Amino acid sequence: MIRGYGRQAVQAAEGPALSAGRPLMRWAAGGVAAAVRGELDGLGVPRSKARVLVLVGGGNNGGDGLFAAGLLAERGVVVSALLVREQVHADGLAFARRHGVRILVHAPDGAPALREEDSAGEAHSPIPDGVAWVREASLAQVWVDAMAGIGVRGGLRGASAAVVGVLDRLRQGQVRPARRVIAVDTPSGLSADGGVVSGPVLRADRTVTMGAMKAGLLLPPAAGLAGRVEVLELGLEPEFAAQAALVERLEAADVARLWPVPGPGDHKYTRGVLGVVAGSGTYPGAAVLTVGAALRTGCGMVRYLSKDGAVADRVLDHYPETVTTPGRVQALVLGPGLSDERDQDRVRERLAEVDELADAAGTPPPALVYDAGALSVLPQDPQVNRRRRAVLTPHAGELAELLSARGTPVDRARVEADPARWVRIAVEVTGATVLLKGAVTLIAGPSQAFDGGKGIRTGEVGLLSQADGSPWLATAGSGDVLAGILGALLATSEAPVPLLAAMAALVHGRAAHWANPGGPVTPSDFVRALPGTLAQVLTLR
Ligand SMILES: NC(=O)C1=CN([C@@H]2O[C@H](COP(=O)(O)OP(=O)(O)OC[C@H]3O[C@@H](n4cnc5c(N)ncnc54)[C@H](OP(=O)(O)O)[C@@H]3O)[C@@H](O)[C@H]2O)[C@H](O)CC1
Ligand SMILES: [K+]
Repeated sequence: MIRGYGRQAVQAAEGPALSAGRPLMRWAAGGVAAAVRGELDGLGVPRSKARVLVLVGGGNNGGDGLFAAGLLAERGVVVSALLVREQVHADGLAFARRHGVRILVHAPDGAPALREEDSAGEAHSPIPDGVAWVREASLAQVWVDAMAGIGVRGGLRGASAAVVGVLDRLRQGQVRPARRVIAVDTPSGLSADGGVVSGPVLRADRTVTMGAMKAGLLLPPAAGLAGRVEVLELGLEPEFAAQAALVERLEAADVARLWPVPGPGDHKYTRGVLGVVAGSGTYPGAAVLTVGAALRTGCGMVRYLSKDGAVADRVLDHYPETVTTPGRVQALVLGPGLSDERDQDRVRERLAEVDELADAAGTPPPALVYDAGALSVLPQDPQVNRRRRAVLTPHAGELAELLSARGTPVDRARVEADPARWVRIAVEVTGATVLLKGAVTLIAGPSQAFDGGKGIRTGEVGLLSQADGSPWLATAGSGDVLAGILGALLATSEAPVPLLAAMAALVHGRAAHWANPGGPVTPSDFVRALPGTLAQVLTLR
């Protein structure tokens, strides 16, 4: 389980250690220097030819960068430090100078013109705009972004923003076999508290974040600018454990421990029965994908309940184990491949039938997955949806449509600019758990502390972020598969719905990856890959 923390929690966790004199900054700098050396090695750059540019801000983030610069210079790397503030971390600057780091001082008027310091630290007259530092940037194989970390306020502005603009142009313009950008703690300009991007950001290939994961690095769209994120342990785990996280991310080992694995006493009914109302004359394949995904995720039985004989035949051709007679279900998937008014009436009819059966048997109404065409038949009353375990699986456009239809006007672009905000609003408006599909899938739900045993404490936050897929997953039918996986889990497990939704998202992404690592994949491929993927995940129990 990865927990993402905001600025306040980080400062609260770091405070006592800093007061106790623990050299956190030195440790942080050591981690950054090691990451830079790793990138140089990865690029095959010999020490003798290695050049690094460190962008240094006026706070402790810049301090991390300056100490890292000194550590690299000590090991023979040619390091320049571009100070984007007149005042920088004094000890860090002294350390960097002492180890031969070349200091480039930013002109006070904020333009990217610079003054070059001589060895005595005396600043020369301003050198022509864009010469020394841009030349150094063009020669360096690694740029280290230490302009701002969790102390940033709002979007990057002033000299830092100007430097990002120049580097972006340099990056685009210059054909260079390889250059890597390493962000210190966070890419400068990103907030630790959220995923909104409100100014220029130097996209990183790798982020070394200190002490614990920052929430902003788990939340889109910011998460897309951080590259590969690694947490540099600073020995603060107990301090962070006492802090409230803003977002959580399940890992495969968590899914393994939470997965409803059948026991010797189980039979098809105790393993959970899932009903599927999906597929139509227009999109019969959606039914096949959803049923197939549910069967291969491993529930006790799948009832295909759409009374469309032709589609039912197609499903049975692929999955003869599908049951097509009505009967009680513990969960129901509504909507994949349904698109028009007639379909929506059929959803309402099927839903009424399964509720009646549950009522007659005195059992709770089935949990519900509302996908695609069924989103518009979600009951208006949030209390109704809150009472039954309901989860919606929209993409950003469907979420915008759903909220606008319920009196909260918003468009797709605004949802995509701050998805964490809008997925939470959707939970308030609908009363259901909401899984918002995207490159990073967000799940928000009624926060409900859950102890899954085996050390899994989750749910208090009410927001989960899963990034297990790849762009290859963005293909027609992918959502049908996810709905099937999620439905099977809801039919089989009593764990909180947000957790099951995050588990489904993780398995969905991993199955797509394992179906064809790094290459194109069809939803049918990843349906086939589900059993193997699950078996592989379950080895982590
Ligand atoms: N405390 C420690 O020993 C450790 C801290 N870690 C590192 O420190 C940072 C947090 O450092 P902090 O000094 O609180 O703030 P930052 O350095 O992150 O940011 C302040 C600088 O950023 C500039 N700033 C702020 N907002 C903007 C903006 N919108 N645009 C441009 N620049 C901005 C600010 O400039 P001002 O002019 O506003 O003063 C400062 O220059 C943390 O992230 C870690 O990297 C260690 O990792 C652990 C030990
Ligand atoms: K930074």
